[in-house]
Amino acid sequence: MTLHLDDLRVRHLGECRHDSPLSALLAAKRTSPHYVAEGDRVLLEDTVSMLAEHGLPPEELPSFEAAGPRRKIYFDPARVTAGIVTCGGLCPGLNDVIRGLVQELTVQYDVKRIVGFRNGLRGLTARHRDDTIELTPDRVRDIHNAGGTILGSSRGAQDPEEMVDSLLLRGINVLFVIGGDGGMNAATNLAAAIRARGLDIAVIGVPKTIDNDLPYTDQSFGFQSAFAQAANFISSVSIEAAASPDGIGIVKLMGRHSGFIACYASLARNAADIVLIPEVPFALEGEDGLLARVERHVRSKGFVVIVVAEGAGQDLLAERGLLEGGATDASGNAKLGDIGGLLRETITAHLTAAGLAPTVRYIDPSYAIRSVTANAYDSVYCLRLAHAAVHAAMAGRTETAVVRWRRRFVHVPMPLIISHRNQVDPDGDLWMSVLEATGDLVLDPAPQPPLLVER
Ligand SMILES: Nc1ncnc2c1ncn2[C@@H]1O[C@H](COP(=O)(O)OP(=O)(O)OP(=O)(O)O)[C@@H](O)[C@H]1O
Ligand SMILES: O=P(O)(O)OC[C@H]1O[C@](O)(CO)[C@@H](O)[C@@H]1O
Ligand SMILES: [Mg+2]
Repeated sequence: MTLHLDDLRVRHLGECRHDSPLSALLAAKRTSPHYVAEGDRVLLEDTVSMLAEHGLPPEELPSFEAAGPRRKIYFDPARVTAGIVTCGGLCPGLNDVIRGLVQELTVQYDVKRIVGFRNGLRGLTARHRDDTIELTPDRVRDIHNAGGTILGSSRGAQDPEEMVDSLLLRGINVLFVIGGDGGMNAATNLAAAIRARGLDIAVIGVPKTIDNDLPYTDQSFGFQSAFAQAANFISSVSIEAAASPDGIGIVKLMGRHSGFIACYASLARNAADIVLIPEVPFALEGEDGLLARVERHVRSKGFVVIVVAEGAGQDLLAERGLLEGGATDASGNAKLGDIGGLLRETITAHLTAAGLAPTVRYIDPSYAIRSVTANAYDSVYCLRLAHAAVHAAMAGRTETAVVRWRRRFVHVPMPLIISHRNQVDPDGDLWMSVLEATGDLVLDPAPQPPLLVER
């Protein structure tokens, strides 16, 4: 999809007439290699060839509005009530973001009232809208020391009109929605309903998901903590598999449609021989099929380590009638079949038939990778995203997500954040690194197409 400058403009509620409490700090600020001034923009693309292709002057190139404090703001902080909601699956750093929002709103902007809606967007429905938490600096002081979210989270559909009514009833002027693709979809619908009613309420998204499946952001917060935890399980199965005759180590990791966790966790330990992700289909049978590759590993080095993303090989499960076609969770996300179980069974059967005596060590850490606290990097990231989100809201931006893009914090229109799914590109450099690390791809010396072989 080719994007133009106009596709990247964010919505403003109106003119910024109030002095920002941070205006003195900003008085002398100019764009530098380490700072983007508020009037400047951040380029969407970053290679010479991609920029040249547009054939446009720099100011017309597709670019994002820089995030950060403004000298003038839209809302009078003394009259603001803020709302915060966390939705979808858990993700390391949710509490860090909540804490950062509350601290920035109260300390910098002196906002007096912050309402936490409980248990996801369900908390904005008529039935649950009174079940809220008053968020104060004292209440959030230590919450980053625990995983999860003090607000709770949920899946499941809500009526945008009902949610708008809740915002009006609770007097909310700015709402922060911390969520994944589903949460950003819901926030977009909510913002549209607010706009249709002509209301003066800002909706700012803080994208999160351990799957890292949202586009236009370098990486979503919590992803790094999640894959770091996942890497520990790869170490465990590697040690177990290596210590067993004909050892088979398998780790199944979260990642519904995007294999980023599997790729990064595998690279972090550099111990996997085979990485399977949803974006790269594979066959079980045949000379280059998974079973033959596994057998070659076991025969050559005595064991094999396989990292599989939960969304990989779903076609293989469907072929075998092991997938409930069309089944979804309450939010409409596809329910997956158990690829880990299929691998365990078929690999055991294949190796046994081939005269080996496999010892299978299978770990499905499941929620154990996403219920952890944020690591130090993610904590910093979450805090800075929270600051950016507060600045965006106070400056009257709406239907806007705050993200880090090419190391700069920027504003992305919400429709873009939900325009497509971020996935591992089989032709990109991440997958190339995985293949280099596993040795799962070597070029045949004869001028043949690339051949999949084992390490
Ligand atoms: N297409 C959609 N339109 C409107 N609302 C949606 C849509 N998809 C999901 N939602 C709502 O957004 C909330 C969160 O969605 P979901 O459960 O898919 O998690 P998520 O935000 O994608 O997070 P994660 O992917 O990290 O689990 C749910 O309450 C869900 O009903
Ligand atoms: O929380 P649930 O509904 O079990 O969903 C688990 C899913 O949530 C995620 O953690 C994030 O979308 C996925 O990786 C995983 O498939
Ligand atoms: Mg999602």
